Amino acid sequence: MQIIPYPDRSEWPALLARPTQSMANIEKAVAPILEQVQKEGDAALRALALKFDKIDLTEIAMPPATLAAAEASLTEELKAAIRQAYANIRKFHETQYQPVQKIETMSGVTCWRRSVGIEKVGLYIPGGSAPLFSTVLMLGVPAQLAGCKEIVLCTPSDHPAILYAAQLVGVTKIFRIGGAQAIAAMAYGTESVPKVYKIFGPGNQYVTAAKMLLAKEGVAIDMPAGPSEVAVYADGSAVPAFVAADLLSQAEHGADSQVLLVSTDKKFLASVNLTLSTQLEALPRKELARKAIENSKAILVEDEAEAIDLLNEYAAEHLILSVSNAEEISERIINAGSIFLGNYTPESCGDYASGTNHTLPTNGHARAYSGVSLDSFVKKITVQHITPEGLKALGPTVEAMAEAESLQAHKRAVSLRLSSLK
Ligand SMILES: NC(=O)c1ccc[n+]([C@@H]2O[C@H](COP(=O)([O-])OP(=O)(O)OC[C@H]3O[C@@H](n4cnc5c(N)ncnc54)[C@H](O)[C@@H]3O)[C@@H](O)[C@H]2O)c1
Ligand SMILES: N[C@H](CO)Cc1c[nH]c[nH+]1
Ligand SMILES: [Zn+2]
Repeated sequence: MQIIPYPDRSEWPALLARPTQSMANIEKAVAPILEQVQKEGDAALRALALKFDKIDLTEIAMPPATLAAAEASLTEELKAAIRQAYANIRKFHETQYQPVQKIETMSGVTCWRRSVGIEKVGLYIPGGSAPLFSTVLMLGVPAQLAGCKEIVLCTPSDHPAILYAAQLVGVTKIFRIGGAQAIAAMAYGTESVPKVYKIFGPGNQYVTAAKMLLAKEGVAIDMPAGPSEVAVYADGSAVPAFVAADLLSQAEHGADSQVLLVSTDKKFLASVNLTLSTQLEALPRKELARKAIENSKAILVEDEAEAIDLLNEYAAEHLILSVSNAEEISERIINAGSIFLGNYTPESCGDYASGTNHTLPTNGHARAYSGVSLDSFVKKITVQHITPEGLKALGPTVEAMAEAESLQAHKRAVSLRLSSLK
């Protein structure tokens, strides 16, 4: 990894830029795909599956026989692991339920908020270069907890673990389609794929661009969750081999992933680089990881304050704090998708099974977006009830404000009732 010693703050934006293609270029590739699916429906899905995934999609829905055979084809060990991850993710997301709280803002004026599951949701499960069945749990568990009635899943993979996890979380329909065309199918609906109200899930640049373009058309999406990334802030208490392994764990996702190492210790950066080269050679996905590492940087900073500023500017999807005062530093982080503290909290645990959600904002979007949670799958409907006494107390306030906004009908809706109470 290239070591950048003490960059000036003016150099940070260029240094911290992600290696993704420019949005304009990806949009040029993706917009015609969206249009094709909107116009031609299933026929477009078949043509695009052949073009991009080299699969002949006679059946767009996952065949029932493939679904039925999934469980039996997995080892007991893997099924137990998936069930453990499911239990932990469910336990963590259950704590996100918000009980109804009725608030009397004035005597006789009561307001509250009800969470209601979004009826029809679409989950995208990446499967281009690896079958990410863990993502089924990350999206399916909160959808299940929210009480979503129709849960549609699209994935280019027919890996049995995806199908097993889908059944565990109560997915109602599964389609073997990937990429931007899958996102378009769930947004517009086709003869086979139902239109949903909100689309969730991570994916490559094409998937993410499709979600962003559709969001411009008013389609609800979770967030931009593109190529994976991790930043590690490490001091002398960190173990170079652990840090290198964490960096490679996200680099192996794809050539367009990016990892960042930040430290005040020059020797430490060199040690990580050394062990990283050895570990890289042993990886089956070393060519993808190598490309991601070529786009990655090890940055030497003056002090802790500068490290924190730089990390907040980067707004990493994942941030590992391998420093002796990790929890204290974490309190000063304002931009990150998910934070991992200390030497024994590998980011992989959050990817699979600790309980937190791995669908997180990338490409700096952690400045404004949160990762997926139970909240993402519900709408909050406010409810209010005002008694006659409450209206007597609140009415004059509303009358005065409506008068000042020149909205007489608003005022009259109150005045008429107040007169009836005299
Ligand atoms: N941010 C997160 O929360 C998060 C979580 C998990 C995974 N990820 C990321 O998801 C991504 C998964 O990517 P993937 O490619 O393995 O799978 P994917 O399922 O996202 O994309 C595969 C699809 O891309 C389409 N495609 C491929 N080449 C294309 C082209 N030239 N033009 C148009 N479409 C094309 C194909 O139809 C294919 O089905 C990785 O980048 C990974 O880092 C992110
Ligand atoms: N690191 C990915 C999120 O960026 C999630 C994942 C799934 N499987 C392995 N990792
Ligand atoms: Zn990962």
